[in-house]
Amino acid sequence: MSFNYVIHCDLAGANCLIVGGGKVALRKVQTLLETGAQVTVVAPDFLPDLAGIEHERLHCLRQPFTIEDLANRDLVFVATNDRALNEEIAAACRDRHIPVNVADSRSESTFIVPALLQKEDLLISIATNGKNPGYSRALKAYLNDQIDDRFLEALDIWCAVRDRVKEKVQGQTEREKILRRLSLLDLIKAMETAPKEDVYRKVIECLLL
Ligand SMILES: C[C@@]1(CC(=O)O)c2cc3[nH]c(cc4nc(cc5[nH]c(cc(n2)[C@H]1CCC(=O)O)[C@@](C)(CC(=O)O)[C@@H]5CCC(=O)O)C(CC(=O)O)=C4CCC(=O)O)c(CCC(=O)O)c3CC(=O)O
Ligand SMILES: NC(=O)C1=CN([C@@H]2O[C@H](COP(=O)(O)OP(=O)(O)OC[C@H]3O[C@@H](n4cnc5c(N)ncnc54)[C@H](O)[C@@H]3O)[C@@H](O)[C@H]2O)C=CC1
Repeated sequence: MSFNYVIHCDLAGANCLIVGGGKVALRKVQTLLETGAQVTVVAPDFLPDLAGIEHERLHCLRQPFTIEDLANRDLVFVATNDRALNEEIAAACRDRHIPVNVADSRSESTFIVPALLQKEDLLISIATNGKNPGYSRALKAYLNDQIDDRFLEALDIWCAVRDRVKEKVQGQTEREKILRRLSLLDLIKAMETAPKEDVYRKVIECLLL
């Protein structure tokens, strides 16, 4: 089993279900609410920290899971402390072609959640194929220190250059050839001695745009 195809989804308005109201559910609720998804949690008992969240897109059902809870869901997260129940819900989701994440079983999941390092539009997702989330978290903390503001400024310059190339150069192959000449490390080095605007102008000059 290999979770080796990564996509970055826009979950705004998506209908997500979390089964279970414990520590894992709390973690998933926090990250899902940030995406703009509608989040329903179903469980007989909720952690106080979870029960205490008031949010217009969060809907808590204090009752045991029933199969009707799967109706119209776009994504399901299974996180009860009942192994047999988790397995049963996962199978029901797969039957209905609903993507499902199972907190205590990689093999029953159709997707896993990576650690996400997000800085503005720069998104770096880290996973260990489900083997060690603590390692993913540690690598995220390490990269968080390495990826400083220069990388975001380099992204700004690269986007501005790309817009300019799209405007000035005809033909996809020609545009690609020019953009391939950009070097991330050179941009970052150039920004050590010159302001962003100057670096942009220099790049445009070098690329004869
Ligand atoms: C397979 C996967 C399925 C999934 O949930 O998608 C999974 C499964 C399991 N997690 C376990 C434990 C913990 N998970 C965390 C935290 C995170 N777990 C996340 C993802 C994933 N967890 C997927 C794999 C990702 C990958 O490929 O690396 C993160 C990245 C994303 C997120 O959940 O949002 C998020 C960190 C986010 C961040 O900080 O940015 C902590 C808390 C901590 O570390 O602080 C602990 C307790 C400490 C520990 O055990 O390490 C256990 C053992 C349970 C047991 O012992 O019984 C299992 C089950 C098993 O391993 O079988
Ligand atoms: N603690 C952690 O960080 C991680 C734990 N796990 C595993 O994931 C599972 C959940 O972990 P926690 O959130 O820590 O457990 P927890 O014990 O904090 O919460 C379990 C939740 O499941 C709910 N539940 C029980 N029966 C239910 C039913 N019939 N319908 C709906 N909800 C029901 C309970 O009310 C409770 O809210 C466990 O199997 C655990 O081994 C997996 C990854 C990480």
